[in-house]
Amino acid sequence: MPQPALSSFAAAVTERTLTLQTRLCVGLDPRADAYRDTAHLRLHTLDVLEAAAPFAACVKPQLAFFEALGLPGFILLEEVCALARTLGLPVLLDGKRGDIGSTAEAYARAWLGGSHAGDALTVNPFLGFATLTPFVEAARANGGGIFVLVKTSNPDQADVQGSGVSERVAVEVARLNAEEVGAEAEAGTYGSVGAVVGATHARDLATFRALMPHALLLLPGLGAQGAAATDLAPAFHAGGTGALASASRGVQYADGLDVAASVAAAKRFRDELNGALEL
Ligand SMILES: O=C(O)c1cc(=O)[nH]c(=O)n1[C@@H]1O[C@H](COP(=O)(O)O)[C@@H](O)[C@H]1O
Repeated sequence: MPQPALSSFAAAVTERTLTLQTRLCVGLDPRADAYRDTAHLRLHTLDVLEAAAPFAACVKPQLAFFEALGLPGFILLEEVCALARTLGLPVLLDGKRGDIGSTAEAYARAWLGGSHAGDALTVNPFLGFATLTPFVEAARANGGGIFVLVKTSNPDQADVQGSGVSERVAVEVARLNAEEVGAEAEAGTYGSVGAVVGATHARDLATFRALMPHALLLLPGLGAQGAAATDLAPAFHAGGTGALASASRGVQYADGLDVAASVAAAKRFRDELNGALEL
């Protein structure tokens, strides 16, 4: 099968970014202890998704929160994906999957090509670059995307992501994208392989942007983890494409379970990001 020159996940996100002028990824981390029961959690999660969608370039359900609910969680995840598609929102599943090759193949089938498939998936390169191959192949074959953990938002990341490790992962991400888009591609052309770089590492954003010219960058940590939209401009290309700043708790639980507050928070993050880019 011929490889798409431009990942359709990246193309869909970029098109939505430009059409709606939003660089915000809305995270859904529905915590069971915030609700009376699973029915309440389900309604609120779907309400937040629908209400915040006009301000979002994509939605990022974190699989752990759905898995923790058991079978009803998997059913809700299907509903979230279906509603997102109805709303025109690309779905980025945050699973941070990674394993030896044969198991990575099963993860890739499950989340990038099987019945629960999202449009894109976060993946963990800790087991070695070759173990990313099944994810890359599934993303390319299905017009999806993967986001490789390059430098995570949490302070403890330095234990294993220090000493140039993140930079080595970034170089591999760039290599995979060059293989796909070609060495001559203009900046602003994005391949299937994105990268996770914490929004909390504002001083490193320019470096990672330059190392991975054809990667969409996912920047988690906006809001609850202390990252500010005003610091994120170096992650974007001219015209304001190439990155998605992500907020989960800061949108879903902006003020308890008040959905209007979630909408206001999403709008504020969108506006702050655009303001930082002087758009
Ligand atoms: O891949 C992610 O989304 C992610 C990467 C990272 O480096 N840090 C990080 O917090 N996340 C996820 O982002 C969500 C937390 O976002 P906040 O609630 O906005 O802090 C959780 O689902 C995390 O798993």
